[in-house]
Amino acid sequence: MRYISTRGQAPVLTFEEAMLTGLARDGGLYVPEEVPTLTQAQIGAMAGKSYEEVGFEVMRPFIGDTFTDATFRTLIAQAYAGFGHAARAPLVQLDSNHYLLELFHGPTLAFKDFAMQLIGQMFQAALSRSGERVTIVGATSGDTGSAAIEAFRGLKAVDVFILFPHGRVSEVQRRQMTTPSESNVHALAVDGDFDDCQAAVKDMFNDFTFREEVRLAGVNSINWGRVLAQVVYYFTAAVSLGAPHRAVSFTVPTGNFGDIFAGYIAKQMGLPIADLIVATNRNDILHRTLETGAYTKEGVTPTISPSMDIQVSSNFERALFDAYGRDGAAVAGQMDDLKHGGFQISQGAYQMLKDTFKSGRASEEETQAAIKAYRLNHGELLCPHTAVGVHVAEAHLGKTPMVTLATAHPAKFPDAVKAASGVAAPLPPRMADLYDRPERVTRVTGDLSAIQAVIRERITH
Ligand SMILES: Cc1ncc(COP(=O)(O)O)c(C=O)c1O
Ligand SMILES: N[C@@H](CCOP(=O)(O)O)C(=O)O
Repeated sequence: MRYISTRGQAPVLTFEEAMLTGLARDGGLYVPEEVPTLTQAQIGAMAGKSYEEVGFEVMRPFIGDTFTDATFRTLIAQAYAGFGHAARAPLVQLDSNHYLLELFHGPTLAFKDFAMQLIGQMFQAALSRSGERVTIVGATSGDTGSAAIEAFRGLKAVDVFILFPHGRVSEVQRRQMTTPSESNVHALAVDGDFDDCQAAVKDMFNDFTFREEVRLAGVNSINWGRVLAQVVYYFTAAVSLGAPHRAVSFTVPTGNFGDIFAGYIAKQMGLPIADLIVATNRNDILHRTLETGAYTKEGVTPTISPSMDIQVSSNFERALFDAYGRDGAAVAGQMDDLKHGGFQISQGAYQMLKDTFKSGRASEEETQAAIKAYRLNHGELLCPHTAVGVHVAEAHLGKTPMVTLATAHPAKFPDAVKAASGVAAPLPPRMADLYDRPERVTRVTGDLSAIQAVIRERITH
């Protein structure tokens, strides 16, 4: 299995190289040269198997000879051993034909743990084999950062620097990033929004001198390994609802387009997915793009679903690459236009995107109403991101079973959840002292060279 860049100019890599490389050297994102498919019989045979076993079968065709089967099975087992639910990603029925896929039973209470725990295992195995060290630099709107820190804290071969927008993540998310005491963990609060953090990370990858000097690695969803690990739960959910004999639809609370892109890959692999629905909050660039064909940046507005406060949606580039018939030059041209505010998608590419994705948006009021209604009807709390998904999904319910991804635990957003429902979800006992732990954080401006200086100074190797 070989990996190619969405901009067509970077070296072709193996899975291991693509995983450790992060952003391609031409600024693009790595994707598999071809998406492997599974037969109906292979998908049907997943029924009744453990999450780990399905994970092995879904991911194995993508990893080439990076790990032996035995090693890969061990890494998968270690990745999910710490999850707080035996099913890892349980399905809960909301209504006659609407289900929630609970993706918040991992160590940091968000779906990011599914990929990050596995990436942590794969990085460790690959780095201990080569004796290399890397510097991970990641951008977060709240959840990627805490999941990355949890996965890499204390590892000798890795320093992990996380850039988060100062004042724009929840207190629980911030504390998850600032309270780990391991010296290889560095939380950087940036004056700016998530898009500024993500742009700084990409600029660091495009600064080849810095990239080589610190041996830069990325664990945002620019890393193909992140997307790959997220493909698995589409299979476990759909199979438990009757796939491959019955099609299933998914609604995905969306920001950086990584999670829904994983659903698109699952569909390409042969999983019968009817609709893939992008659910956005009022930072609705993806919804507007799917409605109009114009990708036009507006400022980021803070919302009660802060992890989705994104306008430059990184993985949309991977979808565009396919929409343009895998023409890297066309994608590179559109990405250049994005630097000047946006781009118009060609008619053919737009048609492909409209045929592949549906979309909807939820206002703040609609998000709050969804949290309140869920509490009244089910006696449980929804996180605001999941509530955006539930609101959008309700407009698309039909005969096909609908699965809405529950992307985070409500305890990560106690203020927003309490304001909407009157009740705050408690943190799990293992995190009960989170508010008492000392914080360690460095405030930085968005200036690239200032951030690079902090990284050079703090690196422990
Ligand atoms: C809780 C939560 N929901 C939804 C999203 C959006 O996911 P994606 O960025 O993969 O579109 C995020 C951030 O990634 C998140 O943290
Ligand atoms: N919502 C994310 C933003 C970063 O997304 P990623 O999937 O590209 O890492 C977050 O919580 O940080």
